Amino acid sequence: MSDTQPGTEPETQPESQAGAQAGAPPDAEGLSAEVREMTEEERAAHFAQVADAVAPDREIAVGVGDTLLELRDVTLRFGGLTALDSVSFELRRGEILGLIGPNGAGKTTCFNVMTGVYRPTSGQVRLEDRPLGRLKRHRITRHGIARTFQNIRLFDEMTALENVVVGADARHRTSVVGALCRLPRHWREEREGVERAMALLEFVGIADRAADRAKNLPYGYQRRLEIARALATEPKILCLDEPAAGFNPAEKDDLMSLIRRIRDDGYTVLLIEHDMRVVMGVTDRIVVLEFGKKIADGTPAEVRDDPAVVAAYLGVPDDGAA
Ligand SMILES: Nc1ncnc2c1ncn2[C@@H]1O[C@H](COP(=O)(O)OP(=O)(O)OP(=O)(O)O)[C@@H](O)[C@H]1O
Repeated sequence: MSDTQPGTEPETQPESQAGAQAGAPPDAEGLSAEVREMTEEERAAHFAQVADAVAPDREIAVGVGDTLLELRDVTLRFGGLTALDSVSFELRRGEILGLIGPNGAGKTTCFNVMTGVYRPTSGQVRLEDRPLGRLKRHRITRHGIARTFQNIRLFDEMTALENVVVGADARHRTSVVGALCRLPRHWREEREGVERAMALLEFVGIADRAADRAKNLPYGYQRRLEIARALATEPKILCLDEPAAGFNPAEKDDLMSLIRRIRDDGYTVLLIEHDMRVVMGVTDRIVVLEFGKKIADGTPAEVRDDPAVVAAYLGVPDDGAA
């Protein structure tokens, strides 16, 4: 499973949310040439604009708020196998929630239920207190849930910028006829889409490779591009499925600071991740699954010290766990 087990102290502690600067520039690497040449003051103003473009309706550093998404007694069966067994938990506005558990625990299935890939056998998923019910997947994207995948899924032949523009297209309002007739509204949306996509590439730190085909980008850039594309749909909730897979420790640190910046810019994040240093270092709260059941729900410190969680990861019975 992971590089580290629960019970291991994270090497990196989370920055306090109050101290984090919304719209603060990412590391110089990944900035476009134009931005690199700016003075510090110009850069600060530029990144304030970028933050506006990335999350126009954001409420910066508001802290954890009301319930945004709720799983109520969700059960999902695949034939005889119960992948989720009466799972209930909440995702609150403005938090980074970790979803962890040993292999096969039901984490990805949980994501799939939340994003409409699977319908629960019983129970309910509610977004802003409304049942997701029988909404189609694209309607769920419109209702505000976006995700990345364990295995990167990009349009290989498209440039990085095009991949993000395609993500933003899910939000366009012009009709097909409007687009075909090239109505002014269509042009305006297209221009705004490109500008916002560029801002998103800058936000995730890969603007210098905007014109490169996705397939030619280094692995870490592809992972960041997936995040930019998911953000382009202006989601209320960003679900990240093992975003640190294949990263070295320095890349994991960069990813953690990106996840914090995403939250500080007004998004709510659900994170599936096997690397305990990343999970313990970046989340506000953690839900733990084992064999499809929720076995713990609490702060990283509470979860790390929970005997049932230690037992699940170490494979010893509850009463045998220290
Ligand atoms: N489409 C499916 N059909 C049948 N069984 C499935 C399907 N998808 C998942 N499962 C089973 O459901 C259980 C939960 O799988 P899931 O992929 O959600 O676990 P996970 O916690 O994400 O695991 P991992 O960490 O290995 O990705 C597993 O036993 C898996 O084999």
